[in-house]
This record gives sequence, C-alpha cells and structure tokens, in this order.
Amino acid sequence: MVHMDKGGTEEDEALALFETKEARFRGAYRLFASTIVVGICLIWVYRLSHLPRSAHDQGRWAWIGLFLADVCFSLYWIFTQSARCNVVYRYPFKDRLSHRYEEKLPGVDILVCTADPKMEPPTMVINTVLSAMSYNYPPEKLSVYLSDDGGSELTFYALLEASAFSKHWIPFCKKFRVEPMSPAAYFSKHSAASNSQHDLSINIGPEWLAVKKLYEEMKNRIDSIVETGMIPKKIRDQHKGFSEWNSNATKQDHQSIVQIMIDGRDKNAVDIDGGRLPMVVYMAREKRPQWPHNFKAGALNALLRVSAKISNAPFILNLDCDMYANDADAVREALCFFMDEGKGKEIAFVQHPQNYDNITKNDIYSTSSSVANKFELPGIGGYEAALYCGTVCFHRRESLCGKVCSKDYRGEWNSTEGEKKSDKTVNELEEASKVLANCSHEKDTQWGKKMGLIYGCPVEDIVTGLTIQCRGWKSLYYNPDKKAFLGVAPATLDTALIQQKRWSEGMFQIFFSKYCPFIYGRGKIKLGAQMGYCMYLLWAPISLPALYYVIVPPLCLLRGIPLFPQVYLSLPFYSYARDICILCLKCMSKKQVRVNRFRDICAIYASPLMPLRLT
Ligand SMILES: O=c1ccn([C@@H]2O[C@H](COP(=O)(O)OP(=O)(O)O[C@H]3O[C@H](CO)[C@@H](O)[C@H](O)[C@H]3O)[C@@H](O)[C@H]2O)c(=O)[nH]1
Ligand SMILES: [Mn+2]
Repeated sequence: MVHMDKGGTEEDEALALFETKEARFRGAYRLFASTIVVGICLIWVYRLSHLPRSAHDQGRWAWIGLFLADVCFSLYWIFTQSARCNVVYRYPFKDRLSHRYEEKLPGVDILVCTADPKMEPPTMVINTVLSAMSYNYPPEKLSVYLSDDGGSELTFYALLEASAFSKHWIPFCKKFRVEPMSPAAYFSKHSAASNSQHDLSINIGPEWLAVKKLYEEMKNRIDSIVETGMIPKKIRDQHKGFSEWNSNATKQDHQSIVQIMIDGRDKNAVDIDGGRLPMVVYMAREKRPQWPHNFKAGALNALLRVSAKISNAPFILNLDCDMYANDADAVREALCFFMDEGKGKEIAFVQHPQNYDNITKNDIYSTSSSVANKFELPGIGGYEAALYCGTVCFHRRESLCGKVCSKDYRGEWNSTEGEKKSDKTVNELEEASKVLANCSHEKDTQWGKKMGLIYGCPVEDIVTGLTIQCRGWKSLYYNPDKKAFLGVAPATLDTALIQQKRWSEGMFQIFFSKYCPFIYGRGKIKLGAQMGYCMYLLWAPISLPALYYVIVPPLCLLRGIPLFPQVYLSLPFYSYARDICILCLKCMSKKQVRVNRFRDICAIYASPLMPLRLT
C-alpha cells in the first residue's frame, strides 16, 4: 500500500497502527438489556389489555396518554441501546507510527476559533494557541491558525505577544516534556512546584522560574491593554498588522485581515535554542451586515480555504479557543488512525471527548457528560460513525472539503505537501488569502452545502459529520485514558441552560430537516448509527413524555384513578419508579447534589418553551 514503500521491516509493516477492542462485559450488558426488553413488552401488554373500555370511564384519557408515553420511552430506550450495546474502544500505537513514518510525517493544520474578546479573553485564546504550537511534532510540519470572529485588534495583539513568548515556551515544553502545554494551566497546576520540596523545581528551577516570570509579564501586559481596550501607539508602530484596523472597523463590519505572525517556512524563524517554529497565522474573515456570516461554520470554512493556500496540510485539528492541548503526543496518536495501512484510508475524522478542567466536585449541572463520553459516543463510534462534536476533532482535509470516499481512493498525500509552499513571499500569501476570506467568495459555490461545514443549523458539527459519513467515510471516537484536551465548561445555571437549549433545539431541527438520519442516512450508515444519532436528536421531545409521567400519575393518584397494576404485577414498572426515586433523592440530598439527569430536567423545562423552527 501507499505509505509502505520505505522504512520499517516487513514484519513491522504487518502490524496495524491501531486496534479496536470491545468493551468488557458487553455480553453481560446485552443480556441485561434483553431482560428489559421483556419488561417493556409486558408493560405494553398490560397497558393494552387493561385499557378502560368505556368512553365514560374517568381514567381513559390518562391511561391512553400513559400508554403513548410508554411507547415513546420504549422507542427512545431502544435507540440508546443501539449505542450502549456496541461500545468499543480504540488503541493507537504511536511508537509504531514513529518507527515507520518519522521522516515522512504529514503536515497538520490546527484551526482555532474565537469570537469575542470579552467572552473569550485573549489570554485564554493564546494559551490554547501556545498549547497547540507545543505538540511533540516536527514544527516545520505544524501550522496554527486563529480565526477571530470578533475582528479584534486586542486578540491580534495577544497573538503577537504569544508569538514572541513561544520562542521561550516551546523549547521549555520540549526540554522538560511539559504537560499540559497551556502555560496558564501548567503554572496553575504546578504552582506548588516553586516550593523547593518538589522535584520539578530542583531539576529545572531557574528555567522554570524564568519562563514563569516571562509568562506572567506577558499576561499582565495583555490584561492591562485589554482592560483599557486601546492599543498604545508605541505598540501599534511595532507591527504592520495593526494598520488593518481603521477607525470605522467594527465587529460586524470590516474587511478581511490575514497576518502571518510566524512564517514557519523561514529557516531563520527559530526559538531561543535554535529550533524551528511552527507557522502562526491570524485571520479575521470579512464581515458585512448584509452577508450572513454563518457563525462558527462560516469561520471554519474561511479558515479551511486560507490554510489550504498557506500550508495545505492533509490533516486538520479543530479546536475551540477554550480547549487547550493536554497531551503532547495527541497529534501522533490521531495520525495512527489515519495512516493505518489497512483501515486508515477510509477514516474521515477522529473525535475526542470534550473534557473540562473546571468541573466542580459535585458537577451539579452534569457538564462532564460522563455517560455520553464513556458509553454512548464510543457506542456510536462502534458503528464507525462517531459524531463530529465541533471541537477536539482531527479531520482529513479532503473529506471535510466535500470529497466522496470511493473504492479506488488510496489515501495518498504528498509527503512534501506538509512542507509549506515556499515560492511566495509572506505579503503575497497574505494578499491571496484575504480574497479567500471575503464574503463574496462563497457566492454560488458549494461551501456550506457540500463543502466544509454545513450552514443553517445551530449544531453545524453534527450535520457536517453526518454528511461526511453519508459520502462513504468512516469516523472513530477516541477517548484515551490521558485526556488529550481540556476546556472550560459552562459554570453557571444560565450559561449551562443556554447551551443545553441551543443543542437540544438544534438537534431536534435536524430530525425534521432533510438531514434526518433515517432518511438521509438510509443505506449509507448502519441502522444502529442512525438510531444512535436519533438518541441525541430526539433528546428534546423525549422530555414531553417525561413531563407527562411526572404530572399525570400523581394527579390520578389523588383522584383515586388506578394506572398501575397491583404490586405482584408491577415488576416491569420498577425501573421507572427507581429512576424517579433516585432523581428525587439526588435533588434533595445537599451533600451529593450530582444530578446526572440534569440534562433531562433542563429539557423538560426548555422544550415546552421551545420555538420549533423547522428547516
Ligand atoms: O460566530 C461565531 C460563534 C462562535 N464561534 C466559535 O465557536 C466555538 C464554539 O462556540 P461556543 O459559543 O463556545 O459554543 P459551545 O456551546 O461551547 O459549543 C459547543 O457546541 C457547538 C455546537 O454544537 C460546537 O460547535 C462547539 O465545538 C462545542 O464546543 C467558540 O470557540 C467560538 O469562538 C465562532 O468562531 N464564530
Ligand atoms: Mn464553548
């Protein structure tokens, strides 16, 4: 096969670059699930056979309603089982990759999005950028792009500072294998290390302190300038890029700006130890009030075009600005999947879980989504149709840009492709890239329809993943023990609710759009995967039967209308009762308020208010 021509012995080549293992106790779980199926059937039989016959019977409508709620719950439960019975875990072998391909590693473009310097402080954004620059990967093959939808010179200034600081930070990371590679996260985690008892400071004391000081000075400079909201003239004069901001540029109305902050092709762009630096590019796409900007999807599509012009790496890592890199080898691990000689060429993307480093002990809003991360998403990944979740995802550029996976696709790329094109000057590249980031560039093209991220849905990521899979590609879910990325989860009730509402509403829209997995995905992705998608897409409406179950039976109880069988027959109903009891106990207990069903509760309250904007 394509990449096997050189390097490695024959024996070595026979070994796959990753393996897949079924979750332990999968058989036992399936057995357990089948007992529930029996229970569900018994409930249906009971409901149908005991239906009050006479129309005058008081409880007739309550009974029918309860039967419909039971049907909804049963179907939804079956959807969840499609994923939960199919959990697999993936294990890449990064040593085999290095052994076989170290000299021929492909280029990787890292695309970071930010949208607002107030909501997403520039210091946080540059910490993400710095972490992405510090991967254990050949820097001449790495490019980091920042899309700034806020079009803010404050963010630009912060990136300028970060580019200078990276000359100290990157060699420091490599020398001492620093993780996490975000300076803010690293120094806050290891602040105890400045006490001399800790090994770290004994071994790397002076350098540690020097880098920490540099970081803090930089952070203070940025924070104080962000606070005033103005860039002093002295700093403006230091970089030509500031001239792009004229007095009438606003967040919603400005021309495209593309600035190459570090030219990774330049052999003289080196850190303090003389090591090469990765390419760093700032982009603010053109925004005009009369053009729809399509939010993050629009930003990523512009970034896809600009990065294709500048470095055109065959693989892409997509990060939100609040998700920093925690594992220096994550790029290599992801490449194991794409470069595996047997299965790699069909794989379009590899999704990591979204983990957070600000989860409180009790995680009262259940933002860590541990059931989804550990069972549901790996379960859908078991059908090789892992969901694309918008961030911490590695993509193959071709599949993201609309290519269809055909039988004769060989997954080839030029190993020089990762080497940045070197014939153009920085200025020429910037000017050519600006055109690609203009609003009018997408007019009458397939961008947002078949190419890049799909427009018109609040959860553009899920739809985009589905369309990629329906073009014949596979996708994997990879949840390593050592978390590869860490981010910031919503920490207050209102932000958590807004996020949950946007997700549930957006996903429900997909169900009624032409992208409904049962129709759009028919014959293209496995039935189990279609059901797995619908588990999420139907998450909002399943709150209605839940609401019914919460309200109607207690009312009937008060009025003496029987809805449930005598105790000896009620075993199948046990699980409802158990769930409701657990939920109540958890809500009441002050000590351990972990409401794992927080999402369900939100959905209950959000959905009756939810305007159904169907596309
Ligand atoms: O016009 C916009 C709006 C947002 N963003 C960026 O998009 C990312 C995600 O937006 P955010 O408001 O933080 O949404 P979340 O609810 O946190 O996002 C989750 O849900 C989204 C929709 O499913 C996914 O795209 C995200 O990756 C996922 O983290 C952030 O980096 C933003 O800077 C833009 O670049 N341009
Ligand atoms: Mn976010």
